[in-house]
Amino acid sequence: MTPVVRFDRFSKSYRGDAVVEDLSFAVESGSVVGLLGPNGAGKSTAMRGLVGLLHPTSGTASVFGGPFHALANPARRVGVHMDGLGFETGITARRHLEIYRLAAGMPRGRVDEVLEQVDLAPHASKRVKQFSTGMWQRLGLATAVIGDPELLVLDEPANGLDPSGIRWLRGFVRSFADRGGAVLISSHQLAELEQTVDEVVVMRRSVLYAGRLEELTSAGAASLEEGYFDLIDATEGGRRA
Ligand SMILES: Nc1ncnc2c1ncn2[C@@H]1O[C@H](COP(=O)(O)OP(=O)(O)OP(=O)(O)O)[C@@H](O)[C@H]1O
Repeated sequence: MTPVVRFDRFSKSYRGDAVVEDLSFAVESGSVVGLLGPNGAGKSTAMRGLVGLLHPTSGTASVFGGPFHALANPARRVGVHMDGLGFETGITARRHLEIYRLAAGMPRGRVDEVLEQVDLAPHASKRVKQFSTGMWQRLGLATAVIGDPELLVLDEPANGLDPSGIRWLRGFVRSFADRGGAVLISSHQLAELEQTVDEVVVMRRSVLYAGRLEELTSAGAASLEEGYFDLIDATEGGRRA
């Protein structure tokens, strides 16, 4: 079966400097894959390449067996939440979601559904620029799911969430996958991620580990954090990732 996401020797260089090199891994339906690595490891670059925001220097990143740009109605297949997507901030959250609902061709009631799903219903009439960081994250997730996609690509969605928001995000991601969706999520919050993911990809320009979480932790590491630092410390640059 074709995986939902496949990176195949994906590489990206800027002016001859490789920031991602030979990245290969897959994400299957019903599975949450955590993309981990220190600052500057290339996580956002890989995710941006996956959703067509940049072109790899070599290799490929595909969704549902082909390039992102070949999807007929991308919002119905892939929900994306990452910095720099350029939301209009002078409009209300409801208006913002209405625009995305129309673009995705979803029925009228979908905006209320997603507002409920991300616990933003009481703030629907607020302007986006008045949102706190956590509310902004929830709106980004609502935008990602408005088209009822099969894949979520989430770049550090836990940033700025309070503890109850983080717990809520865990439930949100898990229930998405339990309904058959696939999730690729990046985060620096290792203890939290350990409770959320099925598989992990640890990268620092290239892949240091890609596989089941329990295989990493059963190979001698007591936790994801310990396994992570064992991998990172063994690479150039050593501790303090
Ligand atoms: N447009 C660009 N031009 C040149 N270098 C870039 C560009 N975009 C990213 N980089 C470099 O690529 C490397 C990887 O950046 P990237 O944002 O993918 O890392 P990351 O793993 O997401 O980091 P973080 O955890 O800090 O978000 C960094 O060294 C960054 O400076």
